[in-house]
Amino acid sequence: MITAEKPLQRKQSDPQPASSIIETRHLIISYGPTVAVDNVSLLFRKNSITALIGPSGCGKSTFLRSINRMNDIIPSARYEGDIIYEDVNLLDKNIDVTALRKEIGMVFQKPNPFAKSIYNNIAHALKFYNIKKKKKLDELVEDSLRKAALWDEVKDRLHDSAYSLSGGQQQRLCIARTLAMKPNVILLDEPSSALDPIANAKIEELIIQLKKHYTIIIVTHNMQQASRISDETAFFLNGHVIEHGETNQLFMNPVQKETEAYISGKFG
Ligand SMILES: Nc1ncnc2c1ncn2[C@@H]1O[C@H](COP(=O)(O)OP(=O)(O)OP(=O)(O)O)[C@@H](O)[C@H]1O
Repeated sequence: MITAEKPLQRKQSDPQPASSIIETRHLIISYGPTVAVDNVSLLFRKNSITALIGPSGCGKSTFLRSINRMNDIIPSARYEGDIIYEDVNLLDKNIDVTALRKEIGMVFQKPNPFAKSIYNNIAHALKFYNIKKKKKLDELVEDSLRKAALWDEVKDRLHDSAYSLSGGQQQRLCIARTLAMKPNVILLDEPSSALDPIANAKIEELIIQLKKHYTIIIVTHNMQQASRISDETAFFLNGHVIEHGETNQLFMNPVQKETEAYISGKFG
């Protein structure tokens, strides 16, 4: 059982450029004989939003999930190369993955609130920090819900079931739960693809707000979404990164012919 706050052990690796928070170096991820991510070196800047785009099966989710070691739960998954986060190699076998997942939080495609009240979805996360006093819990629950732009909609029904919320509200609750863990980085795996356009717009607005305090990496199939919200985009194809750069540049003036073909809808 995980009980106490345990900071991620800092064992220095080669230093990263000052503006970056995460860097993958020659990252290869395989599932048995299938190479899902093939020699990917990417750098993620602090307080930026990076979109990962590409056709189905090109390795985007595998790459994203490797950053907080979610692939560890798949027995056939193997890593080579490095993932450097604030000068720590996250692939080091001594990494405490629980501590890591507090600093690098993740929100999934399908909202997955706990079968608890709205309040307890957040309070449960805070227990990992051994916060038990009601006043402090109340304060932090409110703070997380405000940061996730949900407070005004739920402040009068905090003890209702999380399942009584709409899909978009549930997803913002999941974001609030992630924020309660005080992360530095938030990984979003198609966070609004299951939502209607209005709920999607709220999530996009929220993601842009969150960039002030967090670094965000988002997998999206929606190229309009990538171009609306991201600062940088990486285009994946067959496990490789074909092109990575500023979003405007990549969409308006792609360098590689495969990128051009993908963003103009010729495949995928
Ligand atoms: N648990 C797994 N076991 C074995 N192979 C897997 C597993 N998860 C993914 N793969 C394979 O790894 C490759 C990359 O899959 P991944 O889900 O990362 O791609 P993706 O770009 O995120 O796709 P999508 O956009 O459809 O979600 C695919 O060939 C896929 O079949």
